[in-house]
Amino acid sequence: MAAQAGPLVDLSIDNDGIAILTMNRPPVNSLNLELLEEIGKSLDEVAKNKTKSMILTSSSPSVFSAGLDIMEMYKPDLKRAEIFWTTLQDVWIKLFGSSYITAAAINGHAPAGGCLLSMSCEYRVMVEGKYTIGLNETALGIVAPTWFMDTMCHTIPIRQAEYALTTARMFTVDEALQVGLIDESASDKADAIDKCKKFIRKFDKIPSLARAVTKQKIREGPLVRLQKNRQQDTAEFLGFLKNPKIQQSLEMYIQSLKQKAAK
Ligand SMILES: CCCC/C=C/CC(=O)SCCNC(=O)CCNC(=O)[C@H](O)C(C)(C)COP(=O)(O)OP(=O)(O)OC[C@H]1O[C@@H](n2cnc3c(N)ncnc32)[C@H](O)[C@@H]1OP(=O)(O)O
Repeated sequence: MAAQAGPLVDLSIDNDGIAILTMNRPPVNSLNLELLEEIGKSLDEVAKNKTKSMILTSSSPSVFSAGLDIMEMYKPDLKRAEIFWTTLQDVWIKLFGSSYITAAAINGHAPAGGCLLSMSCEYRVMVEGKYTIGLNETALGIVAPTWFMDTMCHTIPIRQAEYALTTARMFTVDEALQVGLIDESASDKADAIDKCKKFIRKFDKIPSLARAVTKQKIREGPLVRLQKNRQQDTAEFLGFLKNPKIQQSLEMYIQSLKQKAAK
């Protein structure tokens, strides 16, 4: 993968006071430890500045995020892998449990961890095109953690979530719209951001404390479940990584990605 030039995320505040958090790890915004740390810091920044809302997007022309960086899981240094996983848990807790309004302008593919980040927001607008979104972990021979599943069950009906998770279903934009995995489609990134802003403006007349507490209460179940089981969740992740069959599946998947990229 190409070396990183420039910051891994850009955090700007627009004239309406809305924070725009742009992931910037070419070529595909795969979530490695460093990118996750920067996303986490930006989420802290948004919370600290009491910004009323945030839009999550990507600087790539065709990929929102390719999900977890597979190289963090393939034959890893286990100490780093542990820090990687707890940082991912932190990012999810901060984003899913945030009190400010969140929306995702999904300007490209959003598999696995990319889908998770967008589902952790309150509203999703995806750019039309040959892009797909979903939790495809089973196709890699791995099992999505419970909190990934909880986040999907919080977004689409549980029957649809079970079917999508077990079959590693990647939804087209139209299919995602139909099942409610995204809320709107958009013609391009600017349109997606405009539509996210329109969603955010719906709260102009809603008292912000009542909105925030309602959001946090409705999201409490999945959050408490992870918070109570963080150590066990991390131990399970490290256990997966130590399993030779999982490592073999990851190796085959990496090969298939490399072959596809070389074509
Ligand atoms: C064990 C407990 C559970 C753990 C949970 C895991 C959740 C996850 O997030 S696992 C990651 C799942 N992600 C994927 O399956 C996505 C794989 N990537 C793709 O499908 C495609 O790359 C794309 C649709 C996102 C974009 O396609 P595009 O044609 O634009 O780019 P490519 O030519 O495929 O890729 C360019 C370059 O990037 C490398 N790469 C792609 N995805 C990843 C990734 N997730 N991690 C690391 N590297 C990735 C790809 O190999 C290419 O690299 P080279 O240029 O070096 O060949």
